[in-house]
Amino acid sequence: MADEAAILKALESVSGPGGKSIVAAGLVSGINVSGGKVFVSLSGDPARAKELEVLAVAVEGAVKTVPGVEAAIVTLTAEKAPAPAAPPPGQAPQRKPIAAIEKIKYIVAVSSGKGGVGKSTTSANLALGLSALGWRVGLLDADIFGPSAPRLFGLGGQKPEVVDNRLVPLEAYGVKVMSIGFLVDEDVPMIWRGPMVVQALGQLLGEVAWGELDALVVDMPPGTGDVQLTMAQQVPLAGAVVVSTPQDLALIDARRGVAMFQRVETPILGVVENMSYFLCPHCGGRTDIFSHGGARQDAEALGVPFLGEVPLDLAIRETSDAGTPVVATDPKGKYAAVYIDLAEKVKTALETRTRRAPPKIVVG
Ligand SMILES: Nc1ncnc2c1ncn2[C@@H]1O[C@H](COP(=O)(O)OP(=O)(O)OP(=O)(O)O)[C@@H](O)[C@H]1O
Repeated sequence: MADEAAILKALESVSGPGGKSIVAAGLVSGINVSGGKVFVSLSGDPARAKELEVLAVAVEGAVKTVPGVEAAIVTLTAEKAPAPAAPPPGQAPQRKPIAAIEKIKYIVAVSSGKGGVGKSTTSANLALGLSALGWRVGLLDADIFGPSAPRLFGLGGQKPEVVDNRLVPLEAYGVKVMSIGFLVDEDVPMIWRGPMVVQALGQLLGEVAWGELDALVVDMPPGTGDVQLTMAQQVPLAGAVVVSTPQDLALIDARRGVAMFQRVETPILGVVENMSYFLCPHCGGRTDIFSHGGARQDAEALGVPFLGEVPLDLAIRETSDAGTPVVATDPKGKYAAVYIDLAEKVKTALETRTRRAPPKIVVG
């Protein structure tokens, strides 16, 4: 089987700008070997995208000369990406489906206007809650800026296998999990930004053997910039859940999140208020640390459903960080009940909505 050293050696033979090897020129930002499949990411100035595209072809050829390599996937990443062209006024951007995900009934995005509000914790427990309700569930960690599914599901350090040229998602607590974190080493700088990254994600979606699923929960990157907008456009989403904490600042961003999904005509399944209130483990007293209730009021004002409040609690943090999420490890507990209730509301919302027309599948 090929290893990273052999791939690196092969890459040294590829000349970049000025005749220098692309390795010496610092253009190679990641190498991952998974069975016979090799992923290489090249990063560079987006203004020189054409040049990088030509290099990608050369890289693919060089990687394929290494014994044991069955397939080479080269992704281009950029530090600063140009904004995608805005759609004409009053018109939703065109949805361009990119992946072979036809056996997934509902794809649900979990998003937040800003980072650190508990989007990944909510995604993981929502996926587990849907699974507890009897659904076949997958979780795609698309948070390219800080993938956390490997940690949340206790899968850190593991790599997906490749079978029949497709990545096989890892499985934890009955949920199929795929994360960009499985494919990029933690010490590789995260230069996965901009539309080129979106392209890589689309490739990843289509390259994964999800099999038949009732729901795929997509943990989106935080924010409402171009990356998120393009992803929301390109993945055929059945609906979106927006997570917010009750502070004003988080709520302003959450409103932007709702507006973003509305712009690409994705139904908003609802808003979740995370870290809504604090229950003291010693005296049982309740404190509304971040002035609880703001997300509910906002949801009402925006005319979108409010899905529930998740308390700020040490047990939720500890179990998330330990890779033992509450819904899986204490399914009868009070925290699991909060997330299962959330999952029930999401399931009902999905089932009662008319299914979005299946996407046209574009492979390659
Ligand atoms: N309800 C909660 N109670 C206590 N801790 C929580 C709760 N929700 C999330 N946390 C903790 O807050 C931290 C951030 O949560 P998480 O990683 O889910 O946020 P995120 O919005 O996905 O962040 P990022 O934008 O960095 O990806 C984690 O340590 C998590 O365990």
